[in-house]
Amino acid sequence: MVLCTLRHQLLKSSRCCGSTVRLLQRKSSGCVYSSIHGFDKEEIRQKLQAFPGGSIDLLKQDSGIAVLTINNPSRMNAFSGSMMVDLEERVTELEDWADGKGLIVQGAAGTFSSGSDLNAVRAISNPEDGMKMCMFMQNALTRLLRLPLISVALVEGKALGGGSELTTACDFRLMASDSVIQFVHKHMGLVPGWGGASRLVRIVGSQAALKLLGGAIKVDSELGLNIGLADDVLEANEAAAGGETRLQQAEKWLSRYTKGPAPVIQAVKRVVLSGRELPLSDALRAEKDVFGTVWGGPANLQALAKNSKHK
Ligand SMILES: CCCC(=O)SCCNC(=O)CCNC(=O)[C@H](O)C(C)(C)COP(=O)(O)OP(=O)(O)OC[C@H]1O[C@@H](n2cnc3c(N)ncnc32)[C@H](O)[C@@H]1OP(=O)(O)O
Repeated sequence: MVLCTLRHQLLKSSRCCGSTVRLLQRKSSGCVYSSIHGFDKEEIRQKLQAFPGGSIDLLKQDSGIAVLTINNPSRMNAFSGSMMVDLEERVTELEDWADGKGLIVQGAAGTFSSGSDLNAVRAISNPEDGMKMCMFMQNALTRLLRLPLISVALVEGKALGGGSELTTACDFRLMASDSVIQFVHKHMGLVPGWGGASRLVRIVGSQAALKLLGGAIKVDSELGLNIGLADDVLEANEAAAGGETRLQQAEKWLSRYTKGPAPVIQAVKRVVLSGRELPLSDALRAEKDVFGTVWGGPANLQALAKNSKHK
């Protein structure tokens, strides 16, 4: 059901103006779960709001790169219930960002996130509420990954549990040389529930995923690079990075891939997204449709005009 919804929405995208494409992208980017799965978004939002604390802050920059910060430093950026609701609202804002090209997800105070707030976990530890929280977070993180923006998780300090799962909901992971990603779920008598296992298998392969989950292995930046979980390592400190903060290093890294008009960069993400998620024939048709949104568009015509001068 979800796959054909995504396919149907992506295939329709070519005959639409930009804003409709974004709307379809929002619909298509979405939800893994809906009412047919017994998922009542408003009901779980209310439940989650009962666990306040921290925030998810969003800074959209003129460069077209946004910075999303997990901000709960007194609890090692653990996700309270209200932060889960915040996250979904920030993703909705990003789905509507016409000038967006890239996204950096980071934690406040030099650490990424220690996962779900254990106080909230204790309070909703019955299986029914737990699965509703999972469906809410899987929807939010799937939409995050499907944003028409090139996304990077900037991992400093520790990314544990749900925090490690959040890193897999970005296209790339940049690890500070002294940081750790650890799927600690086994120690909690759990397995990932925010979609982290499904995405991890696609990033590192099933054998490595089995080791990381079964062994609750601490992935440092060296191991992360070796297994493909990390896409690059950031300098340990500003001195080593010529005075650049880690966020500046991450923005410099990401800007290599976001130079150009927003519609073109968004189309790049869309064609890779359909190649990553759809069966080949559908992916080819989706690619043709996305191609139709940029062929003869302003950036294409401008490039043609520039080239004609060289003759
Ligand atoms: C589907 C998702 C499932 C999940 O994510 S389940 C949660 C998985 N996460 C964890 O088990 C990590 C729990 N936290 C830890 O192991 C440690 O706090 C951690 C992150 C290694 C940091 O250790 P330390 O540097 O020694 O710092 P600390 O333990 O004193 O923590 C400082 C304050 O932060 C709090 N904190 C850290 N992680 C939390 C969490 N997940 N939920 C709620 N509170 C959390 C911790 O209780 C402490 O607070 P306080 O200063 O004692 O009031």
